Amino acid sequence: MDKFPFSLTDKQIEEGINAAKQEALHLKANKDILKLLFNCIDLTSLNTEDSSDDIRDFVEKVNELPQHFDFVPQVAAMCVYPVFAPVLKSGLKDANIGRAVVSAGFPSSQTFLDVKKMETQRAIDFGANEIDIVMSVGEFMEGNYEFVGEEINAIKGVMGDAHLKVILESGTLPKAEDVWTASVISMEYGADFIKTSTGKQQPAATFEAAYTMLTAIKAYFEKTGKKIGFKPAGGISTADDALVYYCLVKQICGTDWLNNHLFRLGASRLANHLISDIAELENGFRKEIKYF
Ligand SMILES: O=C[C@H](O)COP(=O)(O)O
Repeated sequence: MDKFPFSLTDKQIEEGINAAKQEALHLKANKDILKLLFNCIDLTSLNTEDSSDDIRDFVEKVNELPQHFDFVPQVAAMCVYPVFAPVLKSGLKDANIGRAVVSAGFPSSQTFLDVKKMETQRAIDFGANEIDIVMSVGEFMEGNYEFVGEEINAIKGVMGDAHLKVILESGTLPKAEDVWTASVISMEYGADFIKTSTGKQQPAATFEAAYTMLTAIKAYFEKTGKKIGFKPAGGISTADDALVYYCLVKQICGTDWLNNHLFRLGASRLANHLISDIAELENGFRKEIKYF
């Protein structure tokens, strides 16, 4: 951790967030930015009651999105439970849409490493090309950083070229310094993205965690030249919130990060709101669209 000393203050975080909120207010009517946000969505369904048929219907909606709403781009990825990896693989017509699955004992991560690896391997074999895992939060809080990192690295080791997103479950971490340390460990041991939350625990994504994680991503880039992506997830349902994350990414990491290779929004409800917002800006009147 010596290479990446934590030096953020609460004041810095608060001021950065306030600046992002101010800027976000001016971007609400910018349909190009709302479209970019839509293109950064990891469209998520992580319900206990999801079935293959549900996910097939969900995939079909994504396939048919351009016919229904030609004014929005495609989402970045779909994100589902691992058992539905084959449904994404066989159903998604656009190969550019990521096939993301949560894995490795999601959402608690409380299982054996060989099970985590096997689950991940199986999901990849069945067509997933993005894997979202939760770091072992309990071990992290005990200070067992090497254990946490090596687990991430071992899972990454079975993934081939697939992208790894490591979820910090930032709402469970008491201090900004913990969020920083978890970010650095995840990046050092193989994360392609760091992600705030599972969406299964409160608080989920927060601007405070985002500020710290993005600052860690920037510090990591300055030291190593590697660009790690950022994914806030959990509880993000409005353009207003998504825009604040967009502004934080821009403010801290810069415009290079403002695309779906380095910025994702994990969300189950945001897409409908953004479609409605963009339609309003296109047509001049408001209609709530519930497509997904
Ligand atoms: O990874 C994505 C989250 O689970 C989505 O959470 P959400 O349902 O609150 O949008």
